[in-house]
Amino acid sequence: MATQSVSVAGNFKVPTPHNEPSREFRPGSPEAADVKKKIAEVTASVRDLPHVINGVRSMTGELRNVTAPHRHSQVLGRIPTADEAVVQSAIDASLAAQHDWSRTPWWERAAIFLRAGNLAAGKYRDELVATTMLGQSKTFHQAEIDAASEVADFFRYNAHLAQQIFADQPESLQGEGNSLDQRGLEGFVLAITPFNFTAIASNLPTTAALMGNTVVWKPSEKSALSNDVLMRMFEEAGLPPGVINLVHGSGRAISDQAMSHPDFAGLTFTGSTDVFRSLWKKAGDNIDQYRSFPRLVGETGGKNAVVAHPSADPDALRAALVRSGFEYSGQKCSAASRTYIPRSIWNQIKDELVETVKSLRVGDVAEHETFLGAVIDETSLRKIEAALEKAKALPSHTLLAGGNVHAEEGWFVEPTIFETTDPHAFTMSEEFFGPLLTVYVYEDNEWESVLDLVDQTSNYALTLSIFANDRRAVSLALDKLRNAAGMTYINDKPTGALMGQVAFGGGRGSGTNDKAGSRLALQRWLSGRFIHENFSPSTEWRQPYLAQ
Ligand SMILES: NC(=O)c1ccc[n+]([C@@H]2O[C@H](COP(=O)([O-])OP(=O)(O)OC[C@H]3O[C@@H](n4cnc5c(N)ncnc54)[C@H](O)[C@@H]3O)[C@@H](O)[C@H]2O)c1
Ligand SMILES: N[C@@H](CCC=O)C(=O)O
Repeated sequence: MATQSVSVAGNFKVPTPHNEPSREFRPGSPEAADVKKKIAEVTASVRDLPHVINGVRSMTGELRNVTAPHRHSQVLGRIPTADEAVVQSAIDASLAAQHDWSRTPWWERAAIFLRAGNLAAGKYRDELVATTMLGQSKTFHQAEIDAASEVADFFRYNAHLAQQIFADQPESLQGEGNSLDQRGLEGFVLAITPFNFTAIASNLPTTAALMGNTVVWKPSEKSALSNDVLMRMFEEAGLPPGVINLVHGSGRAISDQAMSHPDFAGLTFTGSTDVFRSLWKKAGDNIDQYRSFPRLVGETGGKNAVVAHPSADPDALRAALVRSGFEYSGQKCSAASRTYIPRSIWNQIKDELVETVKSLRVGDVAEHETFLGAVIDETSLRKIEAALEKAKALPSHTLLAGGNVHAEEGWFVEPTIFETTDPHAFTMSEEFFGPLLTVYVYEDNEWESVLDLVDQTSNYALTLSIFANDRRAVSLALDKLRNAAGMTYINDKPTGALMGQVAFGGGRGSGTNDKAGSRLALQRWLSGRFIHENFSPSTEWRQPYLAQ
């Protein structure tokens, strides 16, 4: 019989969280020197990035190289490819750990993740930043806001939110006791994470675990270097073996096996819309086999619009377009990739916007002048290249900046701007996940109809920016674009969601909108049981009006 965890300590009050400040990384700063030193240390060897199942590391399966996107000849590590036996052992380990973990008091689970938050902000900070720069081609700043600040934020805010959820108890009348037992799901949760944010890779498996679930975690092979650091950090924080089991390999094969298991209890996925659709279908196909109806949570793609009104501040608009369109080479799901600008404003900003974008330095992320690193791999580069060539050939498109790729040393794509006269062109509706921004210029008196265009051109509904100083224009846009985005920014760029301020998630083709970093996201991993106790049970069986 499994032993039950016992908490001898009392419940504690989780500290009020604050966003972890990001370091600036000015040239010559101590933090830049520390991270450069860590980069040198990481690149001095080829790391083994193993499966971690029930706390045991293994390199079982065919090995594949992990390389730096901005220097693809540089091998950083090797990952194994799980076969059926490896996946089965990860499922078995999750199921075996479930009894004790689900009975571990929530504050003890939270204490582990609060400790992980401090490790991310302290001991592991430089290694997380360095491996995210190397493996995912992020600049100092982009790596810091993701792998240090946001990783720490997720742990601290999630623990705080969990406390609120577990404090929520029903009313009890005199003589009765009612309570809500917030259980983890019965079975295991499959977490499939994307390459582009170390923070998302950290958040998905640990959110489910914090709420009492055990997890099979399949990270992206493209972020394996930093994700290996996360796994070591979870363990050092005190996560028991078997609670999160990391398996490398084919997402299709791992999900085929995990999602046909009777104890598959839920999927937490972030990645592209097509992959999530295929996973949803897989769950549907297997529905008769499951013990319970699984929870399916997916945050997916975006085609994020910046729409400006004639009253907008041109300088603020230009800055927002440069940052949200081209930081991290447009590989944030929230990146701006289509913009609608009135002719009067376009005439003011066009030249400077184009010159600024042409001047953005593309290259090695460890050089301070670099604004964009490489895109993640050759598949991504070729997909973007095909889109660039297709757009160049369209009479409706004028190339204003960039337009080329360079694959000799790294997977580099020039930051690119097209101007189009066709608001329905593929460049205004499809996600490319690269540094490609398309501008549609409208006449100043067409604000209302341009809002309809923004709403109807793409099936995604993730982030959106409205630039306007005229309040009635803002109100109209908020109303007409109510379902066009899960996060709407006014006079700000559409990237940069922060825990505690803007929780992240979109609707329509952008996902189930369960808002990572909110109570909603945590609650998806709970299954409630109400318990009612009568302290003085009645001995009368007759209807009240007949009873004496
Ligand atoms: N909405 C959000 O919060 C959010 C956040 C980050 C990224 N994204 C989206 O993620 C995408 C970019 O990330 P990506 O390239 O890692 O996405 P992806 O869909 O290619 O991969 C995501 C994960 O799914 C796995 N995978 C790939 N094919 C699979 C299959 N057939 N079956 C099961 N698993 C499979 C991958 O190995 C990876 O672990 C973009 O579309 C972006 O918009 C969305
Ligand atoms: N947290 C990110 C988006 C995550 C998706 O890639 C942002 O808002 O910039």
